[in-house]
Amino acid sequence: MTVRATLAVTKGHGTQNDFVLLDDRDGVLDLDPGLVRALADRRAGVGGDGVIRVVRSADLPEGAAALEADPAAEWFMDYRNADGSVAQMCGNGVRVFVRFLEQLGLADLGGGASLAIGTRAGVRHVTRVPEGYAVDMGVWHLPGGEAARAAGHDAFVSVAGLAGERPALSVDMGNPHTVVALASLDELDALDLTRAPLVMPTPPEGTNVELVVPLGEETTPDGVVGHVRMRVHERGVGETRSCGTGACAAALAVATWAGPGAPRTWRVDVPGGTVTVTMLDGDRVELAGPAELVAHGEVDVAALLRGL
Ligand SMILES: N[C@@H](CCC[C@H](N)C(=O)O)C(=O)O
Repeated sequence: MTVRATLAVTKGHGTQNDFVLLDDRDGVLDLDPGLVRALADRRAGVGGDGVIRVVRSADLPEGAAALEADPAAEWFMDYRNADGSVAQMCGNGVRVFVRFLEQLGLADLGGGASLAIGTRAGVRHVTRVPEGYAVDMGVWHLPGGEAARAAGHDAFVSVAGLAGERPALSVDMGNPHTVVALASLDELDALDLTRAPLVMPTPPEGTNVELVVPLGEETTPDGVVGHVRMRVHERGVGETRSCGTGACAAALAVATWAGPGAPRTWRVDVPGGTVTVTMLDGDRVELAGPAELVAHGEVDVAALLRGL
């Protein structure tokens, strides 16, 4: 592995969930947790909720499963949280990853093409749509099973700024989520997410916590669309301005609470914008939203690491 004197970086975001992107198409970068933390640091580094490395599936041990599932999954999204931890999946990140691949000339989604991307949660298929990209996020499930579906919850959460413990529903999107319904936008605004919510029972690998206010349904020319507003505390990061897997978990939890007849399409408003979640057949779910690349530059690695 190479320790480089300088590192080319790109800064991107999806609904203000922001990332430092690295082109490691030759698989030579030693991306250790210290380097991730330094790059993601908002004062001494570039700053981001996470770091995303473009690497060939063939160059990562985790890539073997992706290639087995879909030999077309040449590129792997190596996703790290800002604290240096590894995460299985990032819904906003995968859109920004594909935008980066297209800019690098490593992929072209023109003409309605679908691109297979390797992730630690499985292969994800991405297409271009007018607002950016749509991602088939794969099969979701409730870790609490039918009992959780029937009760509407399988955990309790307490959050600073919110009175009492609230029932919560765990949703597996390839990464873990815990969704809590609040009664009003005033409750949502009053939350203090500078500290991690307390989740009981404690999830062994941690969890992302979504606080949601269901805002009803709207009839549009395309059918009935559910509407949710959400804030999120991300595992390995803190409060972020968006979370794509979290938006899917939020819509799926609200639809589960609503029961049969709930809308299949949901507009999820987050502090950084809006994404669209669509329930597909076979317990699959699609996420659509924007992806922006806003800056390119070069990092002096020695100076970066001195700042830690
Ligand atoms: N922001 C992401 C999720 C990133 C990973 C998450 N913090 C975890 O540890 O599971 C998204 O858009 O999905």
